[in-house]
Amino acid sequence: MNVENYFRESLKDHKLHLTLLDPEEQSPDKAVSMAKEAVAGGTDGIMLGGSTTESSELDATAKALKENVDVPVILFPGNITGVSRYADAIFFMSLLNSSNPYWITGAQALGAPTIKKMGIETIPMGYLVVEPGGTVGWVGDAKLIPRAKPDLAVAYSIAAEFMGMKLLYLEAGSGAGEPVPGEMISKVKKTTDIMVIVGGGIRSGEEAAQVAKAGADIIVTGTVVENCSNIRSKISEIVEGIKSV
Ligand SMILES: CC(C)=CCC/C(C)=C/CC/C(C)=C/CC/C(C)=C/COP(=O)(O)OP(=O)(O)O
Ligand SMILES: O=P(O)(O)OC[C@@H](O)CO
Ligand SMILES: [Mg+2]
Repeated sequence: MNVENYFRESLKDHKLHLTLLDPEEQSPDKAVSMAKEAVAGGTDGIMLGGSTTESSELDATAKALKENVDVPVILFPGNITGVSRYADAIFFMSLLNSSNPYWITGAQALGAPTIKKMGIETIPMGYLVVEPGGTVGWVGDAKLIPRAKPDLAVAYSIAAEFMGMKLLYLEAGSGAGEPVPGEMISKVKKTTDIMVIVGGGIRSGEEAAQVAKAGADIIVTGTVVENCSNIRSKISEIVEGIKSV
């Protein structure tokens, strides 16, 4: 099935959890064993990406995951190097609040011909970086959305919807001290019909539940898996949090 439809169909029943793996952080075999644990814990898909990705590493990891794991593998590109033919889909993302046109339409134009040849599914996504923003905010020249200004996020979200984007990703930055504020998520969700993904700084079932309760449709965790001795139980804690709301 097409990944966007898989999201839509699943959302009729439950909110989704995606596990972010960085292909640079471990071998393809290790990524497969981590992903299998995450699936056993209840994750609904694997996102693959990092702020500095090398294409051959990405290919090897995407291929291994696709052959060995039963949930969709979705690319989360940090640049034009974040593209691989072995994934099920790519978040075709534009960093809407960047001050550098490269991250809004430049990387997209440079990557598009290759992606078209590969024939993988593209999911148009608005990417909004909220304070503190982490590496992504710095690399992406983001004019960070202040945590206390949910209306700015709402304005970008309405614009994303009007531009035809199917998903809006509210990003606090990998490893952020706190997730995106609940008030921001709920205002965005109330004002738009777009599917809302939230990530950055979510480490516990309780935090995941708060983000889900605020209205996030899809909740992403990355760092928590990198630093965890029992991936299955951590992911199942987070998934239970999400499903408890
Ligand atoms: C559509 C195409 C081909 C490219 C889009 C390129 C864009 C818009 C990128 C946005 C800016 C950016 C640098 C995003 C990175 C997103 C990402 C993969 C984050 C994961 O980052 P980590 O590597 O986990 O960060 P740390 O190094 O801080 O852990
Ligand atoms: O690593 P964490 O903090 O879980 O963040 C996930 C994702 O939103 C980063 O792009
Ligand atoms: Mg990382």
